Amino acid sequence: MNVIEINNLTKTYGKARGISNVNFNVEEGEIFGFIGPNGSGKSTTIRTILSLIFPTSGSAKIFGKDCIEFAPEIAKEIGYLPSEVFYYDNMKVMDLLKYSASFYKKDCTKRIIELAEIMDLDLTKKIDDLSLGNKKKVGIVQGLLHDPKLIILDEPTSGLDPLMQHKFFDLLEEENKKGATILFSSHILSEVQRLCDRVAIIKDGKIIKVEKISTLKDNNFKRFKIQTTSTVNKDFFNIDGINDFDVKGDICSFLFRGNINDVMKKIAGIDIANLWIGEPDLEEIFMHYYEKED
Ligand SMILES: Nc1ncnc2c1ncn2[C@@H]1O[C@H](COP(=O)(O)OP(=O)(O)OP(=O)(O)O)[C@@H](O)[C@H]1O
Repeated sequence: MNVIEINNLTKTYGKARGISNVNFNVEEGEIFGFIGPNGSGKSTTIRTILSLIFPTSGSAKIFGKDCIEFAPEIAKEIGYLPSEVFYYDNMKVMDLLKYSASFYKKDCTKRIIELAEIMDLDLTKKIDDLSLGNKKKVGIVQGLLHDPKLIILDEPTSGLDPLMQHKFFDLLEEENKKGATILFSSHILSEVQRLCDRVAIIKDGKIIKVEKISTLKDNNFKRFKIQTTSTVNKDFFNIDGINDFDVKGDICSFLFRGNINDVMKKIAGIDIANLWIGEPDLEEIFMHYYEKED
């Protein structure tokens, strides 16, 4: 079953581009990554499916229901962490969270305390006195306190230190194991790579790829770094599939996708001092291939 279904969703801001004909589905139980550079349209897509803004055309369904018509009903089952969080600064953390919990018809106090403990958040502090990272933690607890069926996170890790990011990812994996579906938007591929099953890549307001993370990684991409005893130029490696060719001193490096034997035969024809062949991370794959396949 699809928890999120997005059909030709378009949003323009006056004449400015927002998103154009966005289509993708998120299946029940998935951790789905939504990746793209700044300004590509992630927040616009998320805000539109949450009915915080209205689409110019197209539609979206959440839990099989139209996201505008059933917005209040749907909202009860969603935990949303916006990319920027704003609060009434004068409130204490616990008071704010209890206020948020009052929108749901269940007692969330126990869960608030549990989540605050996991995220190392002091519930007695005033919001005003919190650092940016601690304000983000308030947003995380706020988004998860009612055990939502669908968790939508818009750039959730900005402001969190690496240890907290780790705890937060563990927490998300736990929620997912309990049955929650997660839509995770980010411009950082490595965190999507760590957490997600599938990913939609958005660029300039358009979806350019929806793919399993495992397929993206298994696509036979290799990063070559070769130390040579004499200078090698790009023309020497005149093979299809070479990208991002670079020579610095006696080291040449490139990304390659294709039959690895083609490169090895070329390398056999030169005198080398050292050779490294590694797996590029998704960031590199995305930068040098998918952006160009647009
Ligand atoms: N309220 C608005 N008025 C006019 N243009 C807007 C508005 N909000 C977003 N845009 C434009 O829509 C496009 C998509 O922006 P959006 O914020 O959705 O991108 P994003 O992928 O979430 O980026 P970021 O990671 O920087 O938040 C951008 O060109 C942006 O300038």
